[in-house]
Amino acid sequence: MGVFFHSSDFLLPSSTSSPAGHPPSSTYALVLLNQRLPKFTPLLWKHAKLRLCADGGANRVFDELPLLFPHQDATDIRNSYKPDVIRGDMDSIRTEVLDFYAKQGTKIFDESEDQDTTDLHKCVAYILQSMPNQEESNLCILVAGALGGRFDHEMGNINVLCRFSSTRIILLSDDCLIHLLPRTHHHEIHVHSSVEGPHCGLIPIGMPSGRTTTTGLQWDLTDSEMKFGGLVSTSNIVKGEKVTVQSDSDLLWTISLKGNETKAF
Ligand SMILES: Nc1ncnc2c1ncn2[C@@H]1O[C@H](COP(=O)(O)OP(=O)(O)OP(=O)(O)O)[C@@H](O)[C@H]1O
Ligand SMILES: Cc1ncc(C[n+]2csc(CCO)c2C)c(N)n1
Repeated sequence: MGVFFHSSDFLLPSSTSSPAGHPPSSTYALVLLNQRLPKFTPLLWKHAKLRLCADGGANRVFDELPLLFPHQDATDIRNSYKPDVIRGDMDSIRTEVLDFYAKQGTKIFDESEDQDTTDLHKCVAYILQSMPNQEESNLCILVAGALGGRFDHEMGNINVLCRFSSTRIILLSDDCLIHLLPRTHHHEIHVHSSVEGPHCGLIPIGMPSGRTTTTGLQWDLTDSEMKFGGLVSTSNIVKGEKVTVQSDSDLLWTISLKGNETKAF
């Protein structure tokens, strides 16, 4: 069985060449959702080759990106952070925002006739159509603003991981990231302790997982069963730079992101 390598290189200030033993770096596409933008959005933007807003995500880019640069002129920031595509059912984007980006040359796709798939789903489908050689390019889709807020939206976003299980998709908030570990591969996760960890979790999705084995965690699993109503691995801790996971079923991997801890006094 092949090994998938995972590394949150996109959270590091500049893309460094991949260390020995790690895969070549990914080609990133960024999807911005209609949720408070993470503080590191400008970094993700810089790493991405293609930037899309899911419907009301365009309002967030328009309203919130300038706030991340308080000493710069808001219009200058809006002019330099122009999404390539806005796609969705267009019930949340404001008219002034749509007009602003349409004038800037952003491609707008109104998919209001489809009320069965989410705006994130529509954006991921667009990326896969427009980057057909994604396997060679090692495509990785970063989704900003995917967690926190409405629970139905969060579950819809997680369902997109399952619907596009052969595509690397990472859901992000200020506090954590989530991605799928498909059962078709063994997984080696490189942990950048300057930006992520130590809290992490491994969660079966859709069905119980019969056997999971890990290394590199404080509470490692050894051929363990996980299921809702039984054991799921939450509040686990990464011990070092490398975690390995093998399982007979798809799992969600989640790890905390640093820089947003609030201390209780
Ligand atoms: N509170 C949230 N938490 C997580 N993801 C969100 C949240 N709000 C929006 N999203 C994501 O952003 C996308 C675009 O949001 P938008 O508000 O435009 O969606 P929508 O289809 O109008 O939602 P709804 O009609 O259910 O309110 C959604 O498809 C979803 O993926
Ligand atoms: C069983 C079922 N539940 C909910 C919806 C509603 N829905 C799901 S995705 C979507 C688009 C949101 O932009 C909407 C309205 C549906 N169609 N079918």
